Amino acid sequence: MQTFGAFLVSFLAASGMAAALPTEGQKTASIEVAYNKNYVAHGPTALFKAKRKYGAPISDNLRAAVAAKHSLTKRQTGSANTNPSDSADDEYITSVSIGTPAQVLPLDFDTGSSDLWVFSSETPKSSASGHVTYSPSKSSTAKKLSGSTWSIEYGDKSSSSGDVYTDVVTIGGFSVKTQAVESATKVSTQFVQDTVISGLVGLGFDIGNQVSPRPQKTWFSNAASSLAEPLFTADLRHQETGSYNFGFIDTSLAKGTIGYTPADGSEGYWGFTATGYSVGGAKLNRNSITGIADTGTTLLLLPDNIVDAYYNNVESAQYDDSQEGVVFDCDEDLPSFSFGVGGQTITISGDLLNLTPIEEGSSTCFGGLQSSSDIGINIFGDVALKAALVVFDLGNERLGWAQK
Ligand SMILES: Cc1noc(C)c1CN(C)Cc1cc2n(n1)CCN(c1cc(N)ncn1)C2
Repeated sequence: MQTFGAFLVSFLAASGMAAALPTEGQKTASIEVAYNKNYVAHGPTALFKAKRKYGAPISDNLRAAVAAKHSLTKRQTGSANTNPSDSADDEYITSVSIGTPAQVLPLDFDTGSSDLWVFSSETPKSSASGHVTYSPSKSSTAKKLSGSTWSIEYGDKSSSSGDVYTDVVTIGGFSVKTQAVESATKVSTQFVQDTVISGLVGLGFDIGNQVSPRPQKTWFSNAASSLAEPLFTADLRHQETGSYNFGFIDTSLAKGTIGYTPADGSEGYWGFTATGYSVGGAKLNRNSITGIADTGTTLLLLPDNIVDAYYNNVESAQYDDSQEGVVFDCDEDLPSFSFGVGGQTITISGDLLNLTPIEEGSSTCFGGLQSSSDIGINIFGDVALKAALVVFDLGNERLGWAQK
């Protein structure tokens, strides 16, 4: 008959947790038990388990509460198509329903920020011209979050700000009943001119939310505890329809195995470290690259030494001051670029690294790989994400990458 200590040690060893085995005659053992801060507790379930363990009576109400949580909600998932906004795959547009009756807006899903904001009936008419807008006054489920405001500035110095409502927000068939919807009373020129999108859905970590005085949760954070699994995937494609899936992984979207690596959400982004890179199919080197997986950034932005190593293989490549980036002859055959992550190699084909002619009809093209030196952070934006199925796994605080 095992003592409880010996059972505990063998159970933890079997479950892969650290445990110090007691030496002969020693009567104690110490263990490190990891705390999963993403675990979402459910009171009635904890009570149900305790009563069941010690044979206490369980009321019908308690049974119903536990059933409601674990039977109806755990199968929930969502799946939404996403489309490139233009011929350069500058950004990706996904339809989102807000309010009752539903008001459908084209939004940009952004794993590099954490605010859901929209052009609205409160956006100056001159700025909102050409945009689909959200009108809280036309939604029976909209409620003003009184006293709350928001203001955000992005890496490209674009910005927006305003006040806050809560309303039902449905993405890919999955509804969050009380989502903070940040209504824009001010938007910068970049957004005014970009009439194909009416705002953003931030899919970064809650710590990055810009609502004051009380920061709000992202749509995904609100959804996570009711999804079958607390994760979402991004399948962005070049000039074709891709998808954002919530609560499940459709492995058929990928050719390769999904490799996982720890995600660092401390800055609000999905931070990770690639283990090396190579140009043109050569063997990966071991020069690690720490950066973020960012669906809201168009380009792959890496350190100068890597950018130079790549473009040294492109005969006509040169830095163009007016374009603020490397350009080359559009008819050049570009080499591929590969990076290692989670034990897998993700290879971005040369085609994906030719973003677009610098202007309509030009024979000079703009590179999808550019320098991150003036940003201070490396960004695996859409150019890199298009080569992979990417799993944003909040529950396990990790990122999964699989070649497409
Ligand atoms: C982008 C973009 N590229 O070509 C066009 C057109 C656009 C859209 N357009 C100019 C307007 C715009 C500006 C931004 N966005 N959309 C999306 C959010 N932004 C981010 C997100 C983030 N994670 N990191 C940095 N900025 C800045």
